[in-house]
Amino acid sequence: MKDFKRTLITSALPYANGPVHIGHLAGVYVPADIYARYLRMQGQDVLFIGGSDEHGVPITLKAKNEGVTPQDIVDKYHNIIKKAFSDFGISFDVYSRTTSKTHKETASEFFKKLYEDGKFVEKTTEQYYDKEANQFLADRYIIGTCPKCSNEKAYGDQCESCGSSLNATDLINPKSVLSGGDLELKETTHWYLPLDQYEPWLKEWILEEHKEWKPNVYGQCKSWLDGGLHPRAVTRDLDWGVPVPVEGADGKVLYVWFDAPIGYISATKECTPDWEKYWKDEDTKMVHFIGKDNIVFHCIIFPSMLKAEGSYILPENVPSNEFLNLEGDKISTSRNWAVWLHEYLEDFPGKEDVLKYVLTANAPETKDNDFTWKDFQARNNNELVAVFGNFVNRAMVLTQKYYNGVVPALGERTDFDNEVIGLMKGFRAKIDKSIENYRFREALKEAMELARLGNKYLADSEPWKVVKTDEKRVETIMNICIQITANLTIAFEPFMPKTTEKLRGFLNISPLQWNQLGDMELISAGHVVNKPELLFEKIEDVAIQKQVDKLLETKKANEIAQAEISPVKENIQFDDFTKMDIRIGTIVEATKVAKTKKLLKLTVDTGIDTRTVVSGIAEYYKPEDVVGKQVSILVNLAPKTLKGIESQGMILMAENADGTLSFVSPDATLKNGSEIR
Ligand SMILES: Nc1ncnc2c1ncn2[C@@H]1O[C@H](COP(=O)(O)OP(=O)(O)OP(=O)(O)O)[C@@H](O)[C@H]1O
Ligand SMILES: [Zn+2]
Repeated sequence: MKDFKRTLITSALPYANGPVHIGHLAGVYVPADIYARYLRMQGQDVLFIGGSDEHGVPITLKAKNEGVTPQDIVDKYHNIIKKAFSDFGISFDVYSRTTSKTHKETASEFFKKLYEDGKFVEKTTEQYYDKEANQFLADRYIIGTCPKCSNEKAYGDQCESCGSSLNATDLINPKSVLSGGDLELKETTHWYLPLDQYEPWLKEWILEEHKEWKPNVYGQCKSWLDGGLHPRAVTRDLDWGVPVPVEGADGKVLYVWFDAPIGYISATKECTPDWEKYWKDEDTKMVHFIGKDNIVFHCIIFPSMLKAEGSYILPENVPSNEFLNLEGDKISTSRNWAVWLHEYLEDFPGKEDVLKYVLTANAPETKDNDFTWKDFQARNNNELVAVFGNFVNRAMVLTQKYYNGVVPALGERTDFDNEVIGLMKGFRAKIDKSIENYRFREALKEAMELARLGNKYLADSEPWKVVKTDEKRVETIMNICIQITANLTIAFEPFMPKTTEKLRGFLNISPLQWNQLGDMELISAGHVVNKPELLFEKIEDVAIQKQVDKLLETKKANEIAQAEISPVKENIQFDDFTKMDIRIGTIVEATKVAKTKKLLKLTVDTGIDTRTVVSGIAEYYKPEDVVGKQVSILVNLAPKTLKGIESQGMILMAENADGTLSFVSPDATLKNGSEIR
């Protein structure tokens, strides 16, 4: 393996049309952060780049729907996203945005260079135009049926159902998202990156020279390359984006996927005047952290852009993750099916590291994975509290109890001590190997094994028993426990930096270096440690139930929003309607009908009489809640006996899409017997 002098870590630019959720963290930002922290702890030269992606059609559409400007939208979400990352301790060296001045200049210059070097193909083609909205329909401005999988909601640039990349003119039954009106085809000129010309080179570079890339990444690249590449338009007829810096290109901007990855370069420029060292020196190792929907852009399109430009290095690796789902369903911003980071922090303040731990332990590294609240609770209670926290707490408390916090000396060691010390020395190589191969779950599992070993050492050595007979022996046991605890501050630092900071506070030590991991003389005898608090706390069932209930509510709201409205019934005459005698009445008494789930026996004052009605509403209304309520009642319905009770009429109920029932009541109190007509 090549020895690099420095590492440039980029993480996908989150799209600024919504806040960030657990899928973002698990897929991209937590692994990138672990990698950055791990390298920094070794004293390596690292830059970790992030920023918001603020161009593109979804943002203009959202702005239009909300009656604000695109700039308003991106300002709002950029700040929410930036804060969430900072709260979660994602240690970017810079977190920028693609509406920055530096970015506009950088993207513009990049395009110009390719344009002047003749790297683009200029083509005039017919594209869909919305006469009513007076604009061309690019990307998400147009939807239609996917020619490959028949999904009726495919976009002009992509089908989210089958993952195909499309041209708007490929869509069957295309419709404008803006007006729904007629479309016409109109000529327009754009610039294309001729990816087909890069195909032989890409095949060599990826398929031959980067066989070590993760199978999911390599496999996706291979399937794109096997399918054959085509020229791809890198400009659009839109007014939100980086203007195309070519004469006569008024009203045209760079395609968002052309400008977004250049955002990594602009952000680096904002971070250091030495930016070229990170982007143009072969001794720099560039690594892109992304989720699987971004693979083609980072492995095929952006490298082709960099290659065309000529002076940039290419990524050494693109460790893309697959997707994290939530309780069995795809995470979705538009359906509000997500655990939002800012909301998590409201409900679990101070527990950033718990979430990061769970998301890493369960990361979608090789396949899509599911986040469930039960698993979150179990990992917190059974792993963080019962193993890591328990060991640290016992080690710290016993050191206080026996020695007032003064670390005792290491005396004569038993075979068991030597065995444990030997195992401790072995951890670093294993964790190194996992992290260097982007296997962060495995690395975290190893770190946890270290805590398990501590727990086992303490449980098997039983200092609380030995102390009665052999005080010297206990000094050695406790010294070893303190050394293991100090090692935990190193092993967990890349994964749970807030926790390790707290732990260093207990131990009263400064941050240690990665290469000290395995050292069993980190803390000298005589050093005074502090009184500990609890490192983790148990998460109770009620807290989990609250989250599950919140998701159930979202699910219900989505079902209602998506429910189909039943079609209108056949026409009737007014006479048909007047046959029904519907009155306002007041419920004066209500009791549950014995041995039934659904039925209430109601006594209703109809103004005409007081009568009994049996109504199937018991699942939605309690008897005591309906007494006194004015309702609509059909009074001339032929009586019917239900469960031995004669029901004289019917209370009108409206049924919501989720099946819940609601009375049809007047909005002012009326005289009982008033007619509905
Ligand atoms: N559920 C998820 N699991 C793993 N990675 C994800 C998930 N959601 C988003 N990502 C990754 O996070 C990065 C930033 O995502 P981005 O903001 O572009 O969202 P997106 O994928 O377009 O989602 P959305 O449709 O919600 O906007 C991308 O690399 C994306 O692949
Ligand atoms: Zn499709």
